[in-house]
Amino acid sequence: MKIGIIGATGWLGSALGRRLLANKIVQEDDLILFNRSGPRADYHGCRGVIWARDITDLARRSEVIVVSVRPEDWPGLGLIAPDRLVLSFMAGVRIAALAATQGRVIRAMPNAAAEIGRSYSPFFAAPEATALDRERTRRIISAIGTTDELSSEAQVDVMTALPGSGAAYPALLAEAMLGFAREQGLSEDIACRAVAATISGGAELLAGRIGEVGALLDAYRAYRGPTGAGIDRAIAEGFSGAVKTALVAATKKASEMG
Ligand SMILES: NC(=O)C1=CN([C@@H]2O[C@H](COP(=O)(O)OP(=O)(O)OC[C@H]3O[C@@H](n4cnc5c(N)ncnc54)[C@H](OP(=O)(O)O)[C@@H]3O)[C@@H](O)[C@H]2O)C=CC1
Ligand SMILES: O=C(O)[C@@H]1CCC=N1
Repeated sequence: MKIGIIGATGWLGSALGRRLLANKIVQEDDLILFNRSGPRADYHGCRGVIWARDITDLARRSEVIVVSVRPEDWPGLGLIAPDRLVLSFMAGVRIAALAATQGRVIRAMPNAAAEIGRSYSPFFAAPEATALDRERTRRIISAIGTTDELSSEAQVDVMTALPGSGAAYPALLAEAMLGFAREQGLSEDIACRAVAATISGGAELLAGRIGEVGALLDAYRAYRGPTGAGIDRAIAEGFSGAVKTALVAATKKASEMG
């Protein structure tokens, strides 16, 4: 499978390229790369990858074309890729716009956890996508994590808001906790270690148990101690409503972009 990555040196494109090679999902000379700033002599330690001369050269050489540029850079790309699978990572750029490539279009929504192979990257396939296109999409995404096929393009907007946000919402929570820790006079090192334990340690505890968070919160409340007092005060102050409002706004933004 000859895979082209437009945006191969970006946050997601670089993670995908590195993990496709590391997991031997693609041989070096079957990976065709293109970016804005020009070829790299060494791409994640590999020197046998192909750097396309231009986007037409990439399209000609590739069977699957991953589009991993920012949405604002999409209009200027001029990608024409008949008889190819065009696999878009772009937030907000709709299938109707991607149809201009003359390719068979699938939209996937990865996130920055692709760096560590932990991205949940669901996809939605346009009607013309074949069974082989779906199989290839799943194989490519397997390099950066897991996936599901979605039943509507509107769900891609929801997924852009939710898993697409990567570490953003945990970072927002961590920033508030760091502010509290510093106000309590903790040194920066101890404040960071305390918040890391809370955010990262807590996240690891939740792995595989997300469906049980209600029971877990009730278990903390049952102690009638500081944690129960804290989470109930957060809810009383509108924490849950604020999170839902944020995700509604992000979904709306995704739906209005392209
Ligand atoms: N980052 C994330 O967590 C998520 C990103 N996405 C989506 O994925 C896409 C990529 O995001 P991200 O990787 O963060 O973006 P980056 O800005 O990190 O990377 C963008 C890439 O596009 C390349 N590029 C820009 N313009 C052109 C052009 N005209 N021709 C060829 N290459 C070009 C850049 O080249 P160069 O390196 O030379 O500058 C770079 O490699 C976006 O559409 C984004 O919405 C979706 C969900 C999460
Ligand atoms: O713009 C976004 O919301 C997504 C997440 C980070 C990059 N793209």
